[in-house]
Amino acid sequence: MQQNAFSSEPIVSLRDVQKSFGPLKVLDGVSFAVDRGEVLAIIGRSGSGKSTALRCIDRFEKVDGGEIVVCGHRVDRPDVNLRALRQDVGIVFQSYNLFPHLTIEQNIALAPCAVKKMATGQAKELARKVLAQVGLEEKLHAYPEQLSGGQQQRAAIARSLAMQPKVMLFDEVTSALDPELTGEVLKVIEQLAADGMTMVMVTHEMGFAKSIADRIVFMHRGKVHETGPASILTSPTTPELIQFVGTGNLKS
Ligand SMILES: Nc1ncnc2c1ncn2[C@@H]1O[C@H](COP(=O)(O)OP(=O)(O)OP(=O)(O)O)[C@@H](O)[C@H]1O
Repeated sequence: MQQNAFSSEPIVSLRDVQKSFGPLKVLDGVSFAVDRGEVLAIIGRSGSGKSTALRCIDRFEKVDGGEIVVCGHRVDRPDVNLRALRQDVGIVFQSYNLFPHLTIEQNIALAPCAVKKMATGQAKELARKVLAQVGLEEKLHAYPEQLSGGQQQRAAIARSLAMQPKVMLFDEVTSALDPELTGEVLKVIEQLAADGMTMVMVTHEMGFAKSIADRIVFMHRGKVHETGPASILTSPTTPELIQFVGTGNLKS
């Protein structure tokens, strides 16, 4: 298990976070926390602010108000050390964003060499290790276009893991995949959870959220509307969550 100076503090904490895009209030007092080794799933209707909340954690979006602390970094402050923050936080998006002209090994070794100044040999060794973790060791020298969508997404996860993050963020990572490729990516995330990785995921895969998440945050119109253990998906209490899980979102 990884150590840091804030081991008794949550790894991620949002307090009363506010965010607007022009006149549109997208986050209206969002608060939640994620402890070390915890898996938190953010669910909710399209447009409820899930991705924005996730993007604020890694400061892809600046907040208008409230407090965000991630691995000890005050993300809401203008003087946050972005380089240090991004070393602690791995983020994987729906689109894989692998460089098409680089092999999978080169894609993975790039950031450890450029950001962490790791020696090439060591970075290659690391690439092999993280690819083995996602079951793709044999694709080391392949180019992204030679991989299926599911394999590319697993390579993108491996690339994040190579930076040895303290927390991983997943933003609807299976949404662009055909159903038959979704399972292989979810399996990798499941294994990471079993290995104790702290994770925050925005997902539409309700069955998966139910099986893997320690806690669920249900967002509705920019607010955390209901939160609790995964069991809230089987016994929701608010009409909004009842309606949400009752509209075919809950697969199992
Ligand atoms: N950069 C932006 N500029 C303007 N509006 C934005 C921007 N990003 C998001 N929004 C708007 O903010 C609202 C919340 O978007 P967000 O992507 O956080 O929702 P979401 O719950 O993740 O939705 P989905 O499940 O469809 O991805 C939406 O109305 C969206 O159009």
